[in-house]
Amino acid sequence: MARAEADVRGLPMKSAPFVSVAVRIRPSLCEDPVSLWADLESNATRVCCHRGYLLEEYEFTRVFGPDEENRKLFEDLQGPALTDSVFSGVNETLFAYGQTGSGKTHTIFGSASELGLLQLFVRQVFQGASHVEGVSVHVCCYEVLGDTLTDLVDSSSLLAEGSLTEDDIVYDELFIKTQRCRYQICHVRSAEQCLSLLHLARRRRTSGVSSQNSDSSRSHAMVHLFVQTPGPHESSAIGTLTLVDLAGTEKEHENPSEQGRKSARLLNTSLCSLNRLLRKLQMGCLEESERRQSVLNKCLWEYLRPGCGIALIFCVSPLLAHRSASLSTLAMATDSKAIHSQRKSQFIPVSPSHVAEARVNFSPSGAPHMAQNRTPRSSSRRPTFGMPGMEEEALTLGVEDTGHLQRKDRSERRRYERLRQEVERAHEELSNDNQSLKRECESLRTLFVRQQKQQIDFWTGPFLEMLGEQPAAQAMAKQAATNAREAIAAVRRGGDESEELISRRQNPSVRQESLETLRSELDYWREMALSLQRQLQKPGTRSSKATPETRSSSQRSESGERSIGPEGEAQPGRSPKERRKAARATETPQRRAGGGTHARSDSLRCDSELNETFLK
Ligand SMILES: Nc1ncnc2c1ncn2[C@@H]1O[C@H](COP(=O)(O)OP(=O)(O)OP(=O)(O)O)[C@@H](O)[C@H]1O
Repeated sequence: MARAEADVRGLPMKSAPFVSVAVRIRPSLCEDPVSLWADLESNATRVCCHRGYLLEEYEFTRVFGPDEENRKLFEDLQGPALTDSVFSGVNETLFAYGQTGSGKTHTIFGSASELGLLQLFVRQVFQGASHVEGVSVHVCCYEVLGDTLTDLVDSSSLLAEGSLTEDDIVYDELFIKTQRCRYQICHVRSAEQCLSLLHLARRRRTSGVSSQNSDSSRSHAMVHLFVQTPGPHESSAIGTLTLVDLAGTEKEHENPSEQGRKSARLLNTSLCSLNRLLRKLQMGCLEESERRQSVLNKCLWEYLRPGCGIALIFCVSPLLAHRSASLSTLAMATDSKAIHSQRKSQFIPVSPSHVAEARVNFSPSGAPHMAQNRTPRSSSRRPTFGMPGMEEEALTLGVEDTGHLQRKDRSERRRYERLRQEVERAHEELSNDNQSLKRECESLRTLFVRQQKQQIDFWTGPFLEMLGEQPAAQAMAKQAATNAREAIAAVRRGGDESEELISRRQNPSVRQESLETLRSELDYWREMALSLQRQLQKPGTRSSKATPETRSSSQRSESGERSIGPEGEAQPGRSPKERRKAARATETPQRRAGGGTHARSDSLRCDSELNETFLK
């Protein structure tokens, strides 16, 4: 712990010779042929793989063979050094990654006969805490499946037996879509207490059957151990040790049950987004946007972002039958060697009285010093300490920063985050609005064109022949058909203009203008559709091409019945003059201003006049 004590003096550990990528080969557990083995002569850094006639070799910082136990992993992955790093305020994250049945859960949680890395780390943390005064440890454990986060900690039995009090539990929450997911963070005072909570949590984890594992984990499980260590200059170092047991990759169709296939789909989707995040980390271009890609990313972001230490354990099966899955895991492991952790210590300012109080109250044996709820969150006055889903970059401020600057920085970040969320929401609303307006305009435009085509057919078809020797009427009919054609052309031009307008909408200054135009165009087309519908129902459409509806309407009109309007209301027969007046009253502002839709309105007016002439 000498190192931890040195580090809490405020010197950030920039880098340490930790293992960043290790490969673990599971025991074969059957007589089936194998295609993969660890080349233990090569200083345990190489994996050999048969690929047909080829023998391939992969090199990693450390390769663990089937006979090596979890304790060996803990030692060779420098578990004690990683724990020291957490005490100095660094976020250290350890992943188990691999196909289903490859031994991830065995590595992290252990088995009945063997302790897992989790137990070994917890013991190491509490051993470290017993050497440094004023350390407090909090733990939480939850699982992620698709868009759901479930708290796995069940503190009821510990509360009932009195080893945990209500004050020892704080809640953190994460908003996922519209859902609020809450999980407990418990202040634990001994390794036994912590492990008992985690043991119960493991039992509550969702499990099922996969193609390779009869007791397969059907969720991603995460355990965070928050370690707060009093530091110099009225500060506290806050480091988090995160252990992640990812669900195994599996081909969806290979899962034997319907439920299993469904969960495999969800798990593969979240693993894909995590893979993308890891790829960005490998390329050194991790962007904030990756955080929003899945709930898994959201939960892990705080523990993977620059400044955190990342160690990946890739678990593979040696069997020939699993060769292709193992090779793809090895490929991912090879690429992950490019991830370089630039570890950064995190400090939070605390008042001197606070530190003194924490020191006086500290009692590794579990004395009730939590009456004032001194959790990392409350003591630091940071309501979202180290929790996923919240902006926590401010945590990385150096100890030399003044309290004033830190406060200003935090409030600026909060303001920025609020603004960003508002802009995102407004943008989403606008695009939804625009999409639906666009769709509605498009369908009305199509309807108008169809109706104009019907008009053309009507004026140029047998009706023209019916007119016989009436040159004036024939000329009017031809004019009506020409107007309808022009109207169609104008509509098509109008459509192109709208498209152009929509693309220009990216510019905020024209966004409002284009919305207004779209809305007035929508009103206009709605009106057009109604007016055309009315016209088609008028008695003037007594042609051979009239639809059954229009025929029955005209027949009713001839027999002196009242016509039915488009809205289904009964409309007493109006004189042509009255109808023209009504049409003028409903003119859109665009039409009144004589805009690009003039040809369409002229065409309609001409058609209705023509109808009336013939009716007379
Ligand atoms: N190194 C090992 N030593 C002994 N047994 C192991 C080892 N690795 C895996 N096993 C055994 O193999 C079986 C499957 O392992 P485990 O459940 O850990 O796989 P997994 O990768 O977590 O699978 P899934 O992704 O389906 O949850 C278990 O019975 C486990 O005990």
